[in-house]
Amino acid sequence: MKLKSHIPLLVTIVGLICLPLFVENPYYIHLAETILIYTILLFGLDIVVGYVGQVSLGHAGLFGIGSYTAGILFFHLGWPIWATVPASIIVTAIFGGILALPALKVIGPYLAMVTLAFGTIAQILINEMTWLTEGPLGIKLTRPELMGVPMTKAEYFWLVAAIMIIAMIVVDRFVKSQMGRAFEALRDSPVACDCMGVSVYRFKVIAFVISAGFAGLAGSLYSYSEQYISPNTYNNELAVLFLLAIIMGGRKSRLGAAIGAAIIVLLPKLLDDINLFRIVASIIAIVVTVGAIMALSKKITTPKRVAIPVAGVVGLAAFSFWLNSIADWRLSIFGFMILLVVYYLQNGIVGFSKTFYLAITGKTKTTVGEATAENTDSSVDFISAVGNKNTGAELLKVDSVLMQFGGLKALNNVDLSIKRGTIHGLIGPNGSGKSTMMNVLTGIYIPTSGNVFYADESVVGKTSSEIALSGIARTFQNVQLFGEMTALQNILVGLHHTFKSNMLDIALHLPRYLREERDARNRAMALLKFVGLENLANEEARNLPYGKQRLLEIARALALDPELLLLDEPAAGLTAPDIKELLRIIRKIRDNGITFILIEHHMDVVMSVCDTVSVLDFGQKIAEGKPAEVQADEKVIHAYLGT
Ligand SMILES: Nc1ncnc2c1ncn2[C@@H]1O[C@H](COP(=O)(O)OP(=O)(O)OP(=O)(O)O)[C@@H](O)[C@H]1O
Repeated sequence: MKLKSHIPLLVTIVGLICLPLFVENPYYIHLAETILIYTILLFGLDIVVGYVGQVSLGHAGLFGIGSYTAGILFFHLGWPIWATVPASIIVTAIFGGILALPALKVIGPYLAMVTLAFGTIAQILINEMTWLTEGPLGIKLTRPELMGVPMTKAEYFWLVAAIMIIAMIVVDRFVKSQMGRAFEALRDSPVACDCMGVSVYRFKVIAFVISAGFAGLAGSLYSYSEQYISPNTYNNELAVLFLLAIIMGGRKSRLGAAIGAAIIVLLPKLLDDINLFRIVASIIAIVVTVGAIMALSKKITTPKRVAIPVAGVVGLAAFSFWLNSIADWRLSIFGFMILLVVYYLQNGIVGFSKTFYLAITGKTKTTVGEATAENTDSSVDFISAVGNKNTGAELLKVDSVLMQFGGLKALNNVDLSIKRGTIHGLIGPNGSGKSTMMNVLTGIYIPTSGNVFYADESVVGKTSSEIALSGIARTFQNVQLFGEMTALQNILVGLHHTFKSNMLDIALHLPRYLREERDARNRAMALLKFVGLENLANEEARNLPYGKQRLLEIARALALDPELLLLDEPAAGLTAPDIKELLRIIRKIRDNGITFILIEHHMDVVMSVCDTVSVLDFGQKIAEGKPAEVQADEKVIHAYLGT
């Protein structure tokens, strides 16, 4: 099993070693080398685009900064490659940190524009700072030396190949570690990510810095590969091509990055030679047509869905034989091919091929290395029992909290006192301010006035992730799971705080990281078992039924080791048996000493588990007491029934 999973890597290594031995034409070796260099850059770009879900058009600029750092250090100071490459990585990573700043403020098209502006500024500066960069004249480099002699083309290719393989292993380890999970979590739900103690701010910056580090590495290798660098290489067109490469190859995939790199390097060359283009267009037409026939025979698609792509590629192949010269059509064909891929293969070539393979073979998706119900260590304590110490003492105090949105007082001088080890219900009609209270308690809103003390310390002004780490976990009224991640990975994000390992531990798979990962997985599986989801561990959260998603959110919140658990309408949308199971789970958690604040519209749930109930109406607390007392209160009846 282990050997099988390493076969693609071994084949890649052997292929790369053999290439210069069998291909003598230096032009082809150079093309392959460029693909490897772009692949390294795309590994990094994929972290930002695929994992963190941000658009970056600034990576051509970062690539240029990497190239020019190496070029300048070589040209002005005569530094050797073993010094210029690390320097390029560091300098570019610093610029990556600068590029991350707008990403903390804006998203989507705005971020695309800001990053594009970054790339343009980088290119202009390189062009204008002639005293340092030689301006439009560019900088000439020689290939690095090996034992005093400049490397041959093949030797430099092997060096680039070795670095690409190391980069691939390192990136793969990063994205499969707690760090990669944090990246994905902030893409799927930034608010839940912060409330799991994983700071969105911090991890966005880390993602951009790492990504830029890879761009710097690629840029420095590129400068030696080309032996000449000039500012016009690092233009906006290249930035768009890099982004397209990720989209076409497939997000969140090392193979996707390599395929994307190959496409953007080879496609323009392919469109230079009409005969080569005819052959490739014919092969693509045959592959797509055969694939469509197979899919139709297995009834996994409809003739309507495959008609346009099949007609498109067959038409393109026929068109290539009609053409005498390709020169005038290059850009149109390039655009048409990109359009087909981006429109019909939204998960990229790798994503599409995986889905197609699974559909044709009828296999289900398996995730290598994921834990299963069978290999769980059932002795693991999934809840760090707080114990029943100090039961009845005050754990949380809400002191005259006012939360104003413009003229609306969503909370109007509300006081609450939550006792340790109890379940405190918070009820009230729609719009009475319950969720606003949850958001104030978890740092999503800063109250207009008043204070909140948790374990005698004010939480006002603390970030959501700081509050989460101090022991307050929550679920959300509108479930906020990390949809593209599996149930197990969702819990592992909650267990992020248990990891102390750093990037070096992760990259080298040092014992500290391996131990932490193993322990976290065991604990995550035990938590899943506790809420009855152990058999759905490897299912993507977005595919779970609604009731199970709510249970998964509770398990994820428990992973934080909270002392106080805030549940926002946990029974909403659950069936009667699910509600029964939920009540059992809540009582069991309470028995471990965890305190609850429970917002709920299901009165039978509130009545059966709550020790105390506070009632809000139009942002004001109108009643408080034991469930039966509150139920009989005139003001409460009036608030609910309006009579
Ligand atoms: N970010 C915001 N900006 C403006 N108004 C808001 C904001 N958040 C909440 N409100 C308003 O504050 C009031 C209280 O809303 P809140 O969501 O806290 O009520 P709720 O008791 O949780 O209601 P429900 O039971 O329907 O969830 C509502 O009038 C709501 O429109």
